[in-house]
Formats: sequence, C-alpha cells, structure tokens
Amino acid sequence: MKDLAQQECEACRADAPLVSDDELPELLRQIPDWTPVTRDGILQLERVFKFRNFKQALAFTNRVGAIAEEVGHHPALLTEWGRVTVTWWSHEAKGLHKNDFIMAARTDQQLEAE
Ligand SMILES: C[C@H](O)[C@H](O)[C@H]1CNC2=NC(N)=NC(=O)C2=N1
Repeated sequence: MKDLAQQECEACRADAPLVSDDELPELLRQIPDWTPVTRDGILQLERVFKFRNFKQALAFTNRVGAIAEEVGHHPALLTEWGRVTVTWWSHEAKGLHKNDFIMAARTDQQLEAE
C-alpha cells in the first residue's frame, strides 16, 4: 500500500463513501499530528501549524492552497500571525472521505517545501 500522500484523490461527490468507523483508527494512525473534530455534526480533521511570523504562515497557506487546487479538494484555512489552522473534510459528502486523509498527509509535506 502506497503512503497516504502518494495515493490518488477521487472526485468530490455528495454520494462519495465516507470513511467507516472501522477504517478511521488506521487512517488516523497514519496522520498522527491531526485531530478528528466534530463541528455541526460533521467529522473533520484539524491541525494547527506554527510559524515564526505572518509571512511564513502565508507562504505555507499558499502552498496548501495550490495542492488543493491541483486536485479540486479544498480545506478550510485560517491564517494568523505565526499560525495556520488547516481543517479537511468533504463538504458535499458531509464528513470524512479518504481524500481528506490523503490531503492531510500532503499538507504535512508542505512544511518541508520551500
Ligand atoms: C465544484 C467543485 O469541484 C466542488 O464543489 C468541490 C470543490 N472542493 C471541495 N472540497 C472539499 N473539501 N469538499 C468538497 O465537497 C469539494 N467539492
């Protein structure tokens, strides 16, 4: 099995299969720095990234935005001085899809990217 970040995203569809309760623990194990949170009854993945200043936070934000645009699957991004909060979930499917785990893993890779 390929690492999460190397796996392919599927098209975002309202009827896309959400991650089952059985699949969730193994997928979460592969992205240990991310926290499952439930908002408005919708399970999401969230991580806060820390930076030295706003400029670095904004550059990271733009890198995450670029990988989201590449696959047509987008996070919520809160960019503040020294911090970026990234939240992934499948809007139309109203929950967590495998895509969200793939994109969380790819988001982590943007930390090293310059
Ligand atoms: C039309 C467009 O492709 C869809 O609205 C996409 C855009 N990006 C998306 N991103 C996320 N996270 N969930 C979606 O359901 C979604 N749908």
